[in-house]
Amino acid sequence: MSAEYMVATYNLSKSYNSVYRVDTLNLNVRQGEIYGFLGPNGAGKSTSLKMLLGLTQPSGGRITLFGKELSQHRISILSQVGSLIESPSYYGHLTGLENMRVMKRLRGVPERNIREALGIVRLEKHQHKRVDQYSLGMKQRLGIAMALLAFPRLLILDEPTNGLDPAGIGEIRELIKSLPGRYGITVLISSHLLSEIEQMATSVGIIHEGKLLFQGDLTELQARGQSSVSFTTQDAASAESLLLASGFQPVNRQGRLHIEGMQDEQIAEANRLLVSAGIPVIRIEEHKKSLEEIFLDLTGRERTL
Ligand SMILES: Nc1ncnc2c1ncn2[C@@H]1O[C@H](COP(=O)(O)OP(=O)(O)OP(=O)(O)O)[C@@H](O)[C@H]1O
Repeated sequence: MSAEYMVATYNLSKSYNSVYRVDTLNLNVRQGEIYGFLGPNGAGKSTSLKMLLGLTQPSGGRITLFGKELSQHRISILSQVGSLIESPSYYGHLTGLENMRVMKRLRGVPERNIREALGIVRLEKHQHKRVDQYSLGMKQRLGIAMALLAFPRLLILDEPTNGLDPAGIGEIRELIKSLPGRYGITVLISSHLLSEIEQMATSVGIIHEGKLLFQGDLTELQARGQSSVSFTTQDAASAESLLLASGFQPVNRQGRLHIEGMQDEQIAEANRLLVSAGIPVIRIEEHKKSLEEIFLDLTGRERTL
């Protein structure tokens, strides 16, 4: 039924003290995607991802991974999932390589996986250094290497670039982008930054106050943003009353009258009305919303997004 999806949730919900922090979520992640799970702080991203990993019990709804019910096939499913949730766990007094060996024994994978995973995150040169001497970015990359160690079918990353500088963010972005093509790994990654997701995701899900507000690709989202048309006239006040009286809904912004979602005929009609009332029209302009504005509209103008 859901075999086409690597991850599918059905009305997935989680409440704490009877407040729903994840509310009837229906996520669909297809094979080979980089799915960006986007939302402001506190939107419910971590809680959702923890449920996918069996770390938190849902209050309602179901989860399938690889088309199988998580509640019934937990062990076999989770052996094919790699994850990095919150900060990576490691032994600071051990080297990067030693940490990888600990993980290798836990995961029961061959030694060569260590070399390969350290190569992907470009940590080979630092593998003999103690992890408590790593920079934040190196620790984060080690966390990703650990998550990759068993070369999972699905990689779940919760805000993996939090706290990194732009160069570190760029590096992680490039390595994540290479995973579906090179290793066939599907990636589900959360972030509160549109700019980050925009540059790597093939699909996005936008969550706000526990609810999924949009799911699809970015071009679809862009198409959703209604453009507005503005009229600049020599008499904004009279133009506004005339347009209002004719059934338009202009918004006066610094003397320019903006009207949303207008068809071509309506633009011509508004123009004709103004001109025939003796109000000279100086300029008619179209304003397309940027992706950023569309996100801000969706999430109630949260500053973090
Ligand atoms: N164990 C818990 N008990 C009570 N409330 C919780 C618990 N875990 C999370 N919450 C609440 O659920 C909401 C969603 O938190 P969550 O960590 O999932 O958000 P998020 O989108 O990952 O945001 P952030 O990026 O800030 O972590 C928040 O209001 C948080 O306070």
